[in-house]
Amino acid sequence: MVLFNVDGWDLKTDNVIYYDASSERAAQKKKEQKEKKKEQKKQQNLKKSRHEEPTNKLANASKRKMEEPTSPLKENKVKFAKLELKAAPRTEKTLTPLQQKMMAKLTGSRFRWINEQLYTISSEDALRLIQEQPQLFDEYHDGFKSQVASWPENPVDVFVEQIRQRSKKPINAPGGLPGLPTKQIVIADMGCGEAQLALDINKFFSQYNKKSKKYQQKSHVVHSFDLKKANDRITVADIKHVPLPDSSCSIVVFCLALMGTNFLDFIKEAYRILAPRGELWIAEIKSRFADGKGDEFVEALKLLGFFHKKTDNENKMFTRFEFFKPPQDIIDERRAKLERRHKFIETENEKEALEKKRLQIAEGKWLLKPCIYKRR
Ligand SMILES: C[S@@+](CC[C@H](N)C(=O)[O-])C[C@H]1O[C@@H](n2cnc3c(N)ncnc32)[C@H](O)[C@@H]1O
Repeated sequence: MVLFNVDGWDLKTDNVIYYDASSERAAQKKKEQKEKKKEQKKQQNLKKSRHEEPTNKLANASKRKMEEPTSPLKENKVKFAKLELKAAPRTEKTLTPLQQKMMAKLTGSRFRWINEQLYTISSEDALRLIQEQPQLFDEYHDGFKSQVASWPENPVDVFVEQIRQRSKKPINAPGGLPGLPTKQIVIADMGCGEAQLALDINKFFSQYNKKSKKYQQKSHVVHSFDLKKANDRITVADIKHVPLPDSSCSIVVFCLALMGTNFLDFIKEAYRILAPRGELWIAEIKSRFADGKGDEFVEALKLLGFFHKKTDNENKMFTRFEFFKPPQDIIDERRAKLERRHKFIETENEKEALEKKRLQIAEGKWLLKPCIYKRR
């Protein structure tokens, strides 16, 4: 018998669903859970996008920088105005392996970005950048340390070994370390990073003097300069101008520290603070030399008054150079020789040409290329 037969309605099923209170509750609960999950996901996305914001800023800043025209001096000011990157918070929370991987990537790209900035801005801008955002210095050095750890040799260790070997001979003797007329060894470590060189040299001389007879003991001091006072050994200074008197050092070291676009100003400062016969020690990443060998670099330093002692190309990653500041009698002798060969004017012209070229294009763009670390 047809119970309901309404015109226009045709119920073609035998399965009638009756009202069931428990299934109604279950459906309601399911709906609530779904909404809760949706809300949680929304919150997570919000958090994630907040966290990623500096990376995007960073990527955009880098992109903008690449697109910039490369006009000199004025360009640095423009660039500096764009360095808005805020230091990333250092979170020590426990992270999942995926989060750790992402964090390592982010840290790596921040390191490469800061590194690139330091090689492509002037030393004044670099000092300003680190003074305004000191955290960038720590982030840079975390990345730098992990780069150096992957190299066969740390150049700082090579310099310490030089001190160790040459201290076997008397100060100022052939093959011995250069000292001031008082026989004190005074070292300036320019762009010292965390001043590892001073730490190692102090330790070495303290042990050396303990083992040596009184007349063999050596007096030394290490001045360490960088953009941030990361520890008590460091004095904050732009190495274009350090707070030391003229002729007050016997060794000046630049260990991978010729970073600013105006790095020849650092070399001039080394000349000012070195005593006659004082030595200039430099280590630089091989890939920075436009000519692959560093000959052009050596010639430029000779034009600034240094005499070249040696180039050590043995290391795979960096080249090491030794120069010295000639005393006045050698400068006079050299000048007389050049004049005899009618070459004095020629050399003066070369010096002028170097200064002219620097004014047009900063030396950080042609004499030494920026050191760009690859993504690992
Ligand atoms: C590649 S790190 C090398 C650090 C250290 N010499 C070493 O080998 O471990 C270069 C250092 O030079 C510093 N630096 C760059 N430009 C500088 C400037 N104008 N004045 C002072 N330090 C500078 C950087 O802050 C950085 O610590």
